[in-house]
Amino acid sequence: MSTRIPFLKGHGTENDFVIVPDPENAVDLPPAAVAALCDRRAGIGGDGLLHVVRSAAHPEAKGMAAEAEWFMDYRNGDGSIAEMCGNGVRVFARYLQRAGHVSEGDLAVATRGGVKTVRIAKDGDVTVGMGKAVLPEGDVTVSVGERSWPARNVNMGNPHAVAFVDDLSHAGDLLSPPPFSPASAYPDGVNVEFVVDRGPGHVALRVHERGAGETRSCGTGACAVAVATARRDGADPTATGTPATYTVDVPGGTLVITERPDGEIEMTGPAVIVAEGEIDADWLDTATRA
Ligand SMILES: N[C@H](CCC[C@H](N)C(=O)O)C(=O)O
Repeated sequence: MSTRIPFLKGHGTENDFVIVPDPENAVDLPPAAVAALCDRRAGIGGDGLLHVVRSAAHPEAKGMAAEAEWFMDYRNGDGSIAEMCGNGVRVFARYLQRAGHVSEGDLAVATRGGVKTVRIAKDGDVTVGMGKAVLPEGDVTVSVGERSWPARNVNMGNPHAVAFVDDLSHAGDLLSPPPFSPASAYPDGVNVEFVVDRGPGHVALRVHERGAGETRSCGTGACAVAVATARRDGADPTATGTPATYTVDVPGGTLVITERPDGEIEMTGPAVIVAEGEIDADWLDTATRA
């Protein structure tokens, strides 16, 4: 009988992930294997994959092992690697709680974007300390069809271009990455968010994610949108000394983002484990070589 590899399926505001628990980093997951697992027809299906590894067992996380026992080895659904995934960290924490590795309360998670603090609340929501945004200088333009918009360049460990639009339908079908200029702005690609206002401290977005396409939610994207909106509204907490909180409606639900005067950003939202099962290792080997 073929070797079986355990997996779970989970989501945060319908940004969904294949979760592969692998404490000793023994499962080989090259990009083709990740893409096969995330394939929504021939595989399990997911916007991305959360490889759950002890930090001490992964060369990219060894240096964080003293601070965070677990490393979120995040991969996009196309197999590419991204520095950070905000919805993913919440689902990762929910898995650790379900597996009995952590209980309610605070924990630290190692990521390629550094160690993130996570708080699992009794009411089920999960809050992540997302760190500080970096806002590189330089004008960026995003286009869809005949329309173009100036976009705010925000880095949350991963790159984002935030465009404020009159109607979310103006983002079009988002079946391909929206063109941006200058091309040099994002040499490794970018996540593009389109934003409309819903009221004071309340916005809604659609997103085309690098390495995944249009998703129902993007945690780092919601943070980038909150940061860009605060600057647009003259409510930059690092200038006003007053925290700025935005409710961000995403197609898959709602996230609440607070940026503090010191620039630290917290994101709160749900995290759900949907199912668990086993991957057939022979299938994965064949799919990886296809
Ligand atoms: N596609 C993103 C990574 C996942 C981000 C998103 N799923 C989130 O919740 O932050 C990138 O390549 O930077």
